[in-house]
Amino acid sequence: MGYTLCVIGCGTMGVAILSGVVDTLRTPSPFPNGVTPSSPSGISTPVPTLSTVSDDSLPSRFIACVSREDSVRRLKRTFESYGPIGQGIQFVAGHNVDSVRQADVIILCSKPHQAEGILTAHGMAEALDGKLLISILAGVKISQMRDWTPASTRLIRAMPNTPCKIREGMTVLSSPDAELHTPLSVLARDKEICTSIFSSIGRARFLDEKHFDACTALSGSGPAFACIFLEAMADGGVMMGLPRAEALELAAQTLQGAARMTLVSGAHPAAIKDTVTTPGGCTIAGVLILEDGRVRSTVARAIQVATERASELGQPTKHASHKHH
Ligand SMILES: NC(=O)C1=CN([C@@H]2O[C@H](COP(=O)(O)OP(=O)(O)OC[C@H]3O[C@@H](n4cnc5c(N)ncnc54)[C@H](OP(=O)(O)O)[C@@H]3O)[C@@H](O)[C@H]2O)C=CC1
Ligand SMILES: O=C(O)[C@@H]1CCC=N1
Repeated sequence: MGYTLCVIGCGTMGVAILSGVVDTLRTPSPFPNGVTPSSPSGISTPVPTLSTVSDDSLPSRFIACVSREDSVRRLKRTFESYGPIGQGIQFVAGHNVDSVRQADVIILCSKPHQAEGILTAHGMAEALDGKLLISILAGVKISQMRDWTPASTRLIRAMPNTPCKIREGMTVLSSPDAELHTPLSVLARDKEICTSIFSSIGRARFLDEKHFDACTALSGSGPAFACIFLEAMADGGVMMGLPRAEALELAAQTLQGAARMTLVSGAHPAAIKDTVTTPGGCTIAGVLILEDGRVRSTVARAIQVATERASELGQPTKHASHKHH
């Protein structure tokens, strides 16, 4: 049972996805932190559980491709602690075509500007024939991927984030509107495979591709934005004399708790804020300072600007000056 998954480009995100999926296969609890989600009013899609997907929707064999032998050695060390499944991953450098040939499903996790070269390499079209290719590249559209792949290759675009590594990821998925040559049952199966992979390592939902740049900024880049807030809260605690480690623990658990109140019980953030702000108390004093600092528009504008930047990634003309970043 199962199929072979090939990850092309096993850096930060390739590792996050692979380690999350391998961890799922080792410990198949869909809720590793013991939280069982309900169906909150404000959030329309409940987390799909593993019991809702068939056993063969998750891979049973893994190949991971990188460009340098050094990375192969580093990855082998990283996955050494992941038990027999992690130790069974085939790590290879410089053999993308051979690896894709052996795979059924491919996840492309290279840098956006590397995609065209990888997908149009000699022999790749034949290796990709009839397979499912999932791209997580920021800014690269399905129509571009279509130009670089044979018509028989089924394409799905994904935008995951780094918390996939601890199975707390958020992944947005999009499939092309219509694929004339592909039977509906095959497209449905492809969606099931994607849902299985990404819901096993967090939440996953399908959205129209037109939203992808905004999703890239909000949930793709979001862990970085959230961590700046997290660090700043801890700094405040340190300023007031708390030891650094405890300040970080308090800040992280508080952010997680507040986020989960929205996600798990459907509480609106404004309602949560209102219940905390005792009239005349200390919370409202702090809230007013945040408002004086225009924290809301600053955060929202960060998402706006990151969205605009995401739309430039993987686009040859606009991206040229950043090509080697
Ligand atoms: N970082 C994030 O939080 C997120 C990133 N993304 C997207 O994921 C993609 C990867 O980002 P990230 O993981 O941060 O990048 P990394 O630089 O960490 O990883 C890129 C990987 O690609 C490998 N690679 C480079 N060239 C080739 C090649 N020709 N063939 C095979 N492998 C190759 C590199 O190998 P080597 O190690 O040998 O150099 C490296 O392992 C990007 O497109 C980004 O837009 C999406 C969501 C979130
Ligand atoms: O910063 C980036 O371009 C990538 C995409 C989303 C998160 N990291």
